[in-house]
Parts: sequence; structure tokens; C-alpha cells
Amino acid sequence: MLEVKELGLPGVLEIKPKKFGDHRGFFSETYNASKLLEHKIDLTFVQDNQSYSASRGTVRGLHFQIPPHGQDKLVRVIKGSIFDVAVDIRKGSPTFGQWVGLTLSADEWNQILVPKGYAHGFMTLEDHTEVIYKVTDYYAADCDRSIRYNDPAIGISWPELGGGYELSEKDQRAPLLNETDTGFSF
Ligand SMILES: Cc1cn([C@H]2C[C@H](O)[C@@H](COP(=O)(O)OP(=O)(O)O[C@H]3O[C@H](C)C(=O)[C@H](O)[C@H]3O)O2)c(=O)[nH]c1=O
Repeated sequence: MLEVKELGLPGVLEIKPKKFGDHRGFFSETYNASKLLEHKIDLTFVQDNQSYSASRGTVRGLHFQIPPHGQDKLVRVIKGSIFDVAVDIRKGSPTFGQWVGLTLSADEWNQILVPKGYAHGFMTLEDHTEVIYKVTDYYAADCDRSIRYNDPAIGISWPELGGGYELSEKDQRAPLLNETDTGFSF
């Protein structure tokens, strides 16, 4: 049984698989193509990624791959928690530059589906947070793009954690959305 909820931008969904708990612990089908298909989610994932962030307040993103290597992403947290964000980067879209965000956590056991045509990023809310995600195309370094996480034109309300944020060099110097040809059109 799969709970699927729209998050307010086309195709961006919260997905929550069932967790079977007993005295030993729990079991969960974290990915089941046929159950996703029942919710008209017909995607073929080809690569699994995992990232570990040591510190609370680590920001990864906003990232996306331009066509022809755009990636749909199914993201979940197996340790800790993150504030996860998707931004519509499809030129001509009525919701271009708009964002949705939600907290993903190992406790909540929820996932987010971020379709291609959206930039993706997250901020960790706890130390030692581990994120796992499935993608529908292989990593293509020459198609890898970034947009500044705090671009005022997007205006993401990142959680105030009372300290600085931890970012990669690449993310610190990422261009603004209006400086970026995202390659996606509505
Ligand atoms: C994404 C990726 C990266 N790499 C190599 C390239 C770099 O040498 C190293 C770290 O890459 P990066 O700094 O881009 O990793 P993150 O900042 O965690 O980026 C990811 O996090 C945000 C939230 C995303 O949505 C993307 O999936 C992805 O860009 O791993 C690979 O070898 N394969 C890959 O698929």
C-alpha cells in the first residue's frame, strides 16, 4: 500500500511506502514499480545514489541535468532528516521559478518524486544525515547544472538553523536562475 500526495507543483509528489513493524524492527518495500504504476507513475530508474552529510545545515543543490540527460529523482532519507526542495525550471511554465518543499526523514519514512524539468536540492536538519535516491538517467557531468540555493527570484524559505550553512565550492558559486539556460521548456 502506497500513500501518494501532490505537493502543489505538477508531478512533484510525496510518496509514503508502508512500514511493517514487529518486535524485531521493520520491513518496507521502499520501491515497487507496479505500485507506482497504480498511481500512474511510470518511470524506469537506472542508478541509485547515496549521500552522507556530517553536519546539520549542509545544503546540496539546486541541481539538475539538462537534456538529453534530464533525471527524474525519487528521494528518501535513511538517517536523520532534510528539508527537500523542487523548483520548476521549465521555460514558459505557468509555475516557472516556483518551488515546493517538505521535510523528509527516516522517522516519517516519506519520499519525494522530483520530475525532470525541476531543480532539486536539500538542507540537512540533523548531523549524520544519509539520503538515498533513484534517478532515471545516468550521471552526465557535462549536463550537470546548478542554480544558487538562495536565489532571491526563487525565494526558498530554507529553515533557519541558527548557524552558517555548509556548501560545496560549486554550490557557493552557482548562477542565478535568470543567468541559466535550463534547457527545459513547458
Ligand atoms: C550526482 C553525481 C555526482 N558524482 C560525483 C561528481 C563529484 O565528483 C562527486 C560529488 O558530486 P556533487 O558535489 O554534485 O554531489 P551533490 O552535491 O550531493 O549533488 C547531488 O545532490 C543534489 C541534491 C542532487 O539532486 C543531485 O542528484 C546531485 O547533484 O560525485 C557522480 O559520480 N555521480 C553522480 O550521479
